[in-house]
Amino acid sequence: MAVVVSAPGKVLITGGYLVLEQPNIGLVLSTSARFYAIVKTIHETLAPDSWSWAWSDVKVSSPQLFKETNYKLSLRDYSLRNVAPSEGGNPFVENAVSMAVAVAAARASSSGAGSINPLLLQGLEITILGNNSFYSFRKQIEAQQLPLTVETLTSLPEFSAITRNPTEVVSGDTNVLPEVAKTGLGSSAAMTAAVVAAVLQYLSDVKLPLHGSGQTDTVELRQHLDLVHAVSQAAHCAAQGKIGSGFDVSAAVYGSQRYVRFSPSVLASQEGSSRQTFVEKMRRLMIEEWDGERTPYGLPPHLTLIIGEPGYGGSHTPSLVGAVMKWRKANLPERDEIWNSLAKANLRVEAGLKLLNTLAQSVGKTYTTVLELCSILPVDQWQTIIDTTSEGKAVVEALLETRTAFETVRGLMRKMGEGAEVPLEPPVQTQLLDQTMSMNGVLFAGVPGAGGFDAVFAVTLGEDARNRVQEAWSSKGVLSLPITEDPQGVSLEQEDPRTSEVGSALHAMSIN
Ligand SMILES: Nc1ncnc2c1ncn2[C@@H]1O[C@H](COP(=O)(O)OP(=O)(O)O)[C@@H](O)[C@H]1O
Ligand SMILES: C[C@@](O)(CCOP(=O)(O)OP(=O)(O)O)CC(=O)O
Repeated sequence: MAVVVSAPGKVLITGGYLVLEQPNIGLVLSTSARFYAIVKTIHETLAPDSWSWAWSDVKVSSPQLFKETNYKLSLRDYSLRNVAPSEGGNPFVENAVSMAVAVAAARASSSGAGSINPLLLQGLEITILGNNSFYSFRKQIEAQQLPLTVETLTSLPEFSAITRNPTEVVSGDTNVLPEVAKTGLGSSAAMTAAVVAAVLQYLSDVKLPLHGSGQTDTVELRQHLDLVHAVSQAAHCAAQGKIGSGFDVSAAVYGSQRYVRFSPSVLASQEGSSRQTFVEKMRRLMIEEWDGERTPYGLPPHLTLIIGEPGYGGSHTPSLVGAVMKWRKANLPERDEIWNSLAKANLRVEAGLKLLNTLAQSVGKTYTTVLELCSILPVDQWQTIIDTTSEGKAVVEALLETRTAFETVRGLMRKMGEGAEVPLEPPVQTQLLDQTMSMNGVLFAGVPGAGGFDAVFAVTLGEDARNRVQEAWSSKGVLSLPITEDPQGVSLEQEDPRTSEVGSALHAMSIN
């Protein structure tokens, strides 16, 4: 029986850079763009002497990259050996598999469930699929002279083949692998979390929630997600060779949230030269105390997320982070002032959205009516719709406060970018965002995460306003992605997502 698991991509709507330092917050939304990992056995039957074998088979397939990698997995220390190393592997998947297998083995032995080796000896076949929205299809669309619209994107077959970007270099990689053209939704984090969770679900007693089931939060579920998070975060850091803030992995595991980072020291025991074996390190990881904070935090009802790919080629996040952190480290009072004001403005955005959520619960009908009315009016007329009730007034004020706080965030990010001499909100993006924010029904719009030339996003008052933004962006060559917020993190899926997409691989080849 195959195990199918999915994990979402993310959009950091506020908190870029500041979230690298505790206790600053990041507001991260998980999206309906998901990575899937499908795990099944390779050998249905085993030779009678298989119990004495020291290695089992692992096959990793990435159909979108036309890539299949075969490994041998050591049953002694759970290391993976690439059978054809010259063809290169995928460090995110390799770390995810080794670590998840070692953790499953440790869990099975400590719970008395018995060895997982018989299951491992049947081999692991892992298929990885990423939703199209993780990748840019702009070049193919332009080459085929198709309209740059969401309809064109939705007409592409699911899990289309990915274009490699021949000019980009994977930072720190001496093999200079070509990178894929991506949209910035955090493919490595979603992929790592999906693989870790699928392997743990397949080999151990970890039970993930079913996608869309609305399963309630239980202590057991939380413990299982915490384990998936710890292993995914360790695997992601090991593959990247650095410890970032971790909001992307956290969103891939737990979904939309208010995030405060963990201390890098949590992962110190995983690093290099210590004399612990890999299995000992994994045992240590399982009992590590994570000191970050995470609160589920979706968009309030009727607020809708839209993400666009403006086609400016994207930015290199590590270079932006390097420049901003260098600027920050000088500890000059005027810089501290910008940094601290940004932290406050981020909290104001959070508080505004939280208040809207509360009002949606407490005065639901008024909340919906006010949003509907505001969605067709320019912002400077929102106040005019206030009826005599204080409830309606509270909703309008919360909307305006959230918008103003977000404008403050944008202004301070631009200031920080000027200081650090990096384009966090370059003028072309400013123009696009200002135009978007001046449209009826747009609450706010920004450049997510690290900023730069990557994607843009907007939060609108309902679907109609979202559609209007989509049309306006399309007329400017900004490609809206056919995705929205999906607050659920890593989950079990009922079936292989390709089952309803017969022939998608053939189509996938035709667009490239
Ligand atoms: N569909 C896929 N199958 C296998 N590997 C993939 C797939 N999509 C992306 N990857 C790999 O995921 C990694 C993306 O990592 P990275 O460049 O850090 O992107 P991101 O910023 O989106 O996390 C790359 O190694 C890339 O080759
Ligand atoms: C700067 C940051 O705080 C946010 C970067 O967010 P992005 O969403 O831009 O990330 P990438 O997908 O890696 O480009 C760095 C961090 O928190 O690790």
